Amino acid sequence: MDIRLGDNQYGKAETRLVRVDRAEAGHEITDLNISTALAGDLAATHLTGDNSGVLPTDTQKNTAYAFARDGVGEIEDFALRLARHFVDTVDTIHRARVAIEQYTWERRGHHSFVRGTGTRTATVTYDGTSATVVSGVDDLVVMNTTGSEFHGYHKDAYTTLPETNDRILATAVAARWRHAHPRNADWGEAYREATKHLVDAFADTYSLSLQQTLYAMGERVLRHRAELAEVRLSLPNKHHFLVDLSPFELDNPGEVFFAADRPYGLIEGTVVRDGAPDPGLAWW
Ligand SMILES: O=c1[nH]c(=O)c2[nH]c(=O)[nH]c2[nH]1
Repeated sequence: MDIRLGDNQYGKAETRLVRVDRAEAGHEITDLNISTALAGDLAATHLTGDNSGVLPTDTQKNTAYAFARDGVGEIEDFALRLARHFVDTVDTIHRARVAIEQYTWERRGHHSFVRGTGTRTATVTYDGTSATVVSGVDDLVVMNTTGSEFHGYHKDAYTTLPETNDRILATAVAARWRHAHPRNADWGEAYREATKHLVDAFADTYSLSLQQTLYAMGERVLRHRAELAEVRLSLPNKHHFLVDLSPFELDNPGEVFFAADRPYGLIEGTVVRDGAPDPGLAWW
């Protein structure tokens, strides 16, 4: 046969789970979007429709809800708990990846909340022997209204972009940081500190390119957080174009902008600590 089944995985994507902790002093919300992906001895279902080795995706969803009855805790721990359960209790499942997004809520009063900025993320991969943990943040929207230039770039027949010594620099940070030794980590502190360092580095860096800012952000996190091996960043350049107000006989000294939503530059890169442990399945 010259045709065969290649890599495959299956799971329940985007299970939405909200848990309310009803402490007397004040309620707390845990608001999650959970995706599970399992891999293993799954040739039979693909080749003959024999489903005896398939843990239904519906069961995977139910497991998340049932486990949440005892509390969720940090999303990294909840993902580890689910991943270990699937691999350690189902013979045919040899690898599990659990990816969780957590929408942040800030309490205002006893039982009222307002959505926070940034979505916290965790992705755990477990193969029955070891686990990798990658944490992160999405949609952390930041802007510098000055302190950003872009010039000196390569030009050819199609280049029209004017060079600038003063522009708005804005992005929605998507960052992932890999924990070097994912055991007994203080995931919550790592999240708070990593996001703080990302924002501080964005604010503090006098930018000659978003690429330069990207590196400064990743470097700042690694410099302050010895437990992290690697930071991956994906930064959309949220362009702000100065509006030409001259048809209305008005000047525009850097005050009125058109905020374009597309197309956008997408600047992506990895900042790694020398000698960091092998990533294994972390980015699988
Ligand atoms: O910071 C930037 N990097 C680029 O690569 C780029 N390209 C572009 O058109 N504007 C910008 N800005």
